[in-house]
Amino acid sequence: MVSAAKMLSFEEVANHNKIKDCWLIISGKVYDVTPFMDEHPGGGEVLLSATAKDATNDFEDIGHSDYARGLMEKYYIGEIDSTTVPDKRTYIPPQQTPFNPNAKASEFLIKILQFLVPLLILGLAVTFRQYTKIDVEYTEIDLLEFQEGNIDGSYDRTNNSGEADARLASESAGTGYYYQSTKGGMRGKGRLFLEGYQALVMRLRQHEEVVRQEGKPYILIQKEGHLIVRDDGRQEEGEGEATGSARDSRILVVVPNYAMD
Ligand code: HEM
Repeated sequence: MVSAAKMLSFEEVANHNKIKDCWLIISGKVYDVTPFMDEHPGGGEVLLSATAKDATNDFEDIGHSDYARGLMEKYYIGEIDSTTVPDKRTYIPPQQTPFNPNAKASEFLIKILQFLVPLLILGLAVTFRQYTKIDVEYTEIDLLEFQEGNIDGSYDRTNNSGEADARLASESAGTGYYYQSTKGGMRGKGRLFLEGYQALVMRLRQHEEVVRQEGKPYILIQKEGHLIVRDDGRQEEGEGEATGSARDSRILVVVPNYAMD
């Protein structure tokens, strides 16, 4: 005859949760596995971690052998009062944010701003660069001075035709700096070598004050990092040059990579 099983409450069983005092609940039965802690092939810590809860699933998940199940009887001490076992925690899905058209709109606005703000900054930077980079001054420098005097033999008059040479800037690499100059209505172009270039820059610096003299006004333009010297067109008056290429032909000197103070 089997004696009536001792009914134990969950709270009471849950209190036995130490290495030296360890009770387990498996399949509605309660086991005092304290003497088995050191012998358990899975280790005592594992058993301890299964206390104060229904350890049925943990036990079954391991796939214990019949031998293990037989061993359990040795440690059986009673039945668990199932009404005292707290419900298993049920999975509560994260709360969905309710559909909100306004939130969508602001999300869209943020995306637009994320796109527009860098563009705006870029635009501002470019505009700022354009405004600060181009610097126009007038000077009374006569470029012919450098052509005939300071440059010595380096002047090489190659073209008297007055042709436009819009490629001046691109050709201005290497040691020479291409330029065009006018004298008495005749146009010539050549190279301004290093000494000539340096002398020119020094003269340009001396002429920070704007001085306009009839017949010798030049415009200094700093553009794309290059210094461009143009006549301001007054000399051209009466020469009948009104085409686009005539405008280019007013470029007298291109000094590449020039840093204006
Ligand atoms: C009275 C209760 C228990 C007894 C008598 C027991 C007995 C055993 C025995 C005899 C083995 C050797 C393998 C086998 O024969 O199946 C074993 C292994 C193991 N047990 Fe238990 N066990 C009990 C409870 C638990 C519980 C509740 C857990 C989990 C929380 C657990 C976890 C393990 C693990 C991890 C192994 C090792 C499996 C391996 O290394 O292959 N045991 N147990």
